[in-house]
Amino acid sequence: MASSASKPRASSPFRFRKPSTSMNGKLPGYQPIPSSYQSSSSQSGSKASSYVERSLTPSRVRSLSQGPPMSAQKFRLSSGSSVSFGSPITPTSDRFDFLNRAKENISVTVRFRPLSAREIQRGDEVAWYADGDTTVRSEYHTATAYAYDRVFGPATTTRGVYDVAAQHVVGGAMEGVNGTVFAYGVTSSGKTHTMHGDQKSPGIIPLAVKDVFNIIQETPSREFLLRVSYLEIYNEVINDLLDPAGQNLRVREDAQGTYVEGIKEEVVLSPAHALSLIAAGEELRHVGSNNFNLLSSRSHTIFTLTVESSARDDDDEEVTLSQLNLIDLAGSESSKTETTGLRRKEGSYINKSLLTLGTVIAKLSDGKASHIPYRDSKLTRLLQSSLSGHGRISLICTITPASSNTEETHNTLKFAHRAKCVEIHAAPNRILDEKSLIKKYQKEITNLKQELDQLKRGIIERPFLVTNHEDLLTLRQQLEAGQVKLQSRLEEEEQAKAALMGRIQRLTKLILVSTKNTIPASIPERPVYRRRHSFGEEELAYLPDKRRDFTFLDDEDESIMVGPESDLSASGKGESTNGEEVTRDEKKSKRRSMLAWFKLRRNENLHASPVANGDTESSPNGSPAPNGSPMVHFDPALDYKGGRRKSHSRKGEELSTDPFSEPTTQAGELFSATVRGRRPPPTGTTMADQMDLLREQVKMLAGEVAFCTSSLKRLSEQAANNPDDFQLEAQMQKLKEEIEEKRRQMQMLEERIIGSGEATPASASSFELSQTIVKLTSQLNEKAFDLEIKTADNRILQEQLQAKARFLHLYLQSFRHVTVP
Ligand SMILES: Nc1ncnc2c1ncn2[C@@H]1O[C@H](COP(=O)(O)OP(=O)(O)OP(=O)(O)O)[C@@H](O)[C@H]1O
Repeated sequence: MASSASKPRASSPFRFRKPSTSMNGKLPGYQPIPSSYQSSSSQSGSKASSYVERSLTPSRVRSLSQGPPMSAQKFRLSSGSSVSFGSPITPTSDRFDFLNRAKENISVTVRFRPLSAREIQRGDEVAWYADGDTTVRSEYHTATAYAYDRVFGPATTTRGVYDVAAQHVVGGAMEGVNGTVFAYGVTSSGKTHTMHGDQKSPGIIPLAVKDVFNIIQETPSREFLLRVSYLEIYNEVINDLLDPAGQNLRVREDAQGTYVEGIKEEVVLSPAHALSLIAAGEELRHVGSNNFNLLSSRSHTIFTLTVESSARDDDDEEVTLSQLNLIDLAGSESSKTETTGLRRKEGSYINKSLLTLGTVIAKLSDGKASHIPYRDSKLTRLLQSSLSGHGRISLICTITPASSNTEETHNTLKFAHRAKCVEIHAAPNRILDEKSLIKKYQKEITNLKQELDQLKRGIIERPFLVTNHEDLLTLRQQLEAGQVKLQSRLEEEEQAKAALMGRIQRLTKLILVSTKNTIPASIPERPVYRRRHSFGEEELAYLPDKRRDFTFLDDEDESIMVGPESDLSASGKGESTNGEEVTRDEKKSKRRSMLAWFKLRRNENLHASPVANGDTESSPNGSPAPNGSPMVHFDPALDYKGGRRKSHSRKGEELSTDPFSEPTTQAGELFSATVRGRRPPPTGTTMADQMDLLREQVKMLAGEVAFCTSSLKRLSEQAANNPDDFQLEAQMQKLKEEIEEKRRQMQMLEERIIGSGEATPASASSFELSQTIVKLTSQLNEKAFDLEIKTADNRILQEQLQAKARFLHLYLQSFRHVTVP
């Protein structure tokens, strides 16, 4: 914990020229976000354009005595002709054409957070405020103002921010355009709140993940393959957050740009699956407390979603591949942060990399610099391809209005203003077949299907030819000598067939397709205003009580909540010896809020929800998903006819017939099956996935139990000092019940795992043993899958041999009665 002693003021991480140029009565840097990017819920197109006009009326645009200098050619006012975004997407326009010619500037938005209780207590006043939708103005120097694509006041929800600042980037990524969304701001300004959020207000990352699956569902003409990676840059070292063994990874470069060597990528099948990976990664992220933020991020994190897609009805169409980077930067720290030791070291790394980011942005916005120092930090090196203009970028600057942060906020505003001038060219990437994982899988599936057909028909391409009696004699001897062997080979052949089927199913289900089974002749337009993402009221109501709130602010209802630890840092209590422990628990709780979607549903909900028929060619699979989750169907029963993929979409049809049916995923089915006592179907390969997902739930529940237990411990300590505090008593009771319930759920899931055939000694009922088994089995499954892939080619050869043997057997049988002279 930082000491409260005052320290000499460190120089700001950002150095900008003193603003001096008058902008002739215009606000600098204004550029409207096209109306097509505004969500129906937050902005109607007409409202957006009137807001553009409104923002330009002379009475609203006040002369600036101070404004950052900017080159004339880069300066864009909001006149219609200077808007460089593409034309609005309409249901009849060609989206890919739109993307081809798009040329944009970085989208820059500013988000205010409310004054915190601590700031209010300290006597802070509002130093900066949102003056309308696009302007940030200084309270003390009203002539000092900056204009951005959008300014979000403290009452704006993260959902509102997402709709304006991130949705178009996510939509672009689904169409092959690289995208990057990052939150930037000083420590405690609300970056993590914006990017990750909590269960009451999900952040940009969970909303984006949800939206991605919505888009898949709404794009029946294409099929998708999604992979995720998650890394942190801590003290200029890159660590893999999906793989604890992946430490100090190196950045490499190839023709496509920079990449992290050896980073783990996971194919994801559902929003819950992706969010569980983030949640697991968050457990590994470095966090700590400083005197501004109990839960300060000590590292930059980059969550990357790689999206591959190809047309379902056109095998020859190129595959598009794009990356969506969702970045939660660590906050810049000033001398006020008053850190010592480790925190100071971390802070200096954070400031240095943010300084490099600032320099890179400044040089890019200048447009004339011959050298851009991307290599000066890991962050800019990894973002090189995005920052150099190959993709869409949205920068969300988070700021506090507090007067004690006036200078830091001003620096953030100037940084944001410069970023506004960087031009980008958002064009979709198209990749060659050989580089595409989706094509590789598709081809492999087709080949395997053909092999399977051959096996089924007992036909081989090059039959033996018997030309003379000697051959016949040899063959007959072989038959007699190998009767037994052949018999066992035939049995093996059956097993090979089953394995082949399993592999086909496994590969097929990695490819995500919409459950909408009609594939129109032409690529349909996604409606401009997509269905609004919702995590479902029931689902949120179902979540456990909000964590003990040490946060005083709530952006959904603007209520001010002061929790028991809210004054921790202000009062100095935060420097207690267990400060770090408290911090970690709270941070975990905060991060874990994303696991909301993994929560077990109430039994009654489960029984009320329709369960799709699992009697398809393979078993249902997946992880529990919330109400309102997009129902992307990883249809294992996809069939190939003449090399084409046809979806039976049986589940989709069933669900569509019931207007009240709760959207479900295979995950939902699995969980339904679990609580109803139905065993997962006995297909080895899909079973492994089901087990993985069950294990994930157990792990998360275990984490939650641990968290609740530590909260309970702290409450008990408090209760010991305040024996008359009935509220504490009630909270403790509630926690106990919660722990009890979670244990019950864990036990139920463990029983299912064990009951599903994963060997475990009957006596091994203890939690620790189950956990170990779960972990080992998970590793075993991963290895088995790797091995399966590696040996696939060998298996195909082996199967060909077996087919030949079978043919030989049949062929010789037809000569049984021929007498050899
Ligand atoms: N828009 C907002 N509405 C309500 N509360 C907010 C908002 N933004 C941030 N907060 C609260 O302010 C506190 C600090 O936010 P957060 O941890 O997101 O800051 P940060 O910028 O990520 O800090 P750091 O760089 O130190 O990690 C948290 O308690 C958070 O819940």
